[in-house]
Amino acid sequence: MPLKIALTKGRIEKQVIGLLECAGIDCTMLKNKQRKLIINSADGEYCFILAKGPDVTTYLNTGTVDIGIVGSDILTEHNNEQCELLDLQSGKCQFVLASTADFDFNRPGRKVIGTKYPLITQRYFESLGQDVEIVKIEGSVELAPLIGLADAIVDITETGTTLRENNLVIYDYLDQVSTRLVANRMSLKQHTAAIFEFTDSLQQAITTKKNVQKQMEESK
Ligand SMILES: Nc1ncnc2c1ncn2[C@@H]1O[C@H](COP(=O)(O)OP(=O)(O)OP(=O)(O)O)[C@@H](O)[C@H]1O
Ligand SMILES: O=P(O)(O)OC[C@H]1O[C@H](OP(=O)(O)OP(=O)(O)O)[C@H](O)[C@@H]1O
Repeated sequence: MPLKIALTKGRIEKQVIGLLECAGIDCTMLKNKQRKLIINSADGEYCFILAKGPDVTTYLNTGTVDIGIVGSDILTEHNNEQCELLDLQSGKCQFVLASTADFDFNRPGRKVIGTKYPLITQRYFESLGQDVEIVKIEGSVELAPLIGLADAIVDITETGTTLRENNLVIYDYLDQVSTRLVANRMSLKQHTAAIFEFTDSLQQAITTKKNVQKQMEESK
């Protein structure tokens, strides 16, 4: 039986394929998947299931898959109950509080915050002792303060381009985010050797990539 791996499709999938190849896993079928959502590796050892991040946590919690590859933003927002094995050191970005340059955070009154991450936002403002109204948004979160839906946003940023191009500024930095490898607790007991073999090969690939990057920087 192959190990069932739920892989977050989109940005994470693209970055992780490079790492899987570096770990010696043939990803030809994954790269040529077109609209297929379930893909077996050429050696038959792994079955990749392409899903949205929040659904990866659902598959993990229900034991539908053995392993999940998903952003730490999603794991935190969905209260991960499973076993985090490895930080894949990719998909790096950071949560920020942002708004228009003229916004006065000290003004009295209850603020409205737009976000894809209501739980993380609630915890952040609770830690500041502030009561805010949170509006859940599904994407293009940067629109919220621009069109009058919210006073500010809590969202992730990587390069800062989206904020900059929409004239938004950062008021605070929250948690850092990266892609994580997570195992279902029961699967970890049943398939310990296979899961640790997979984890070790990815750890080695991360180290190799880091060394290559370091050598390239030194030779500049
Ligand atoms: N700008 C970014 N830079 C780096 N990593 C990011 C960035 N945005 C998101 N991520 C990471 O990638 C994960 C998946 O994001 P991605 O944008 O591919 O999917 P999504 O948020 O479901 O958006 P879409 O609906 O456009 O597919 C996020 O959960 C986060 O961990
Ligand atoms: O700092 P940057 O490099 O510009 O990246 C930040 C953007 O990336 C994410 O959006 P995504 O591309 O996932 O699109 P979305 O708005 O549909 O969520 C995030 O929500 C920001 O909008």
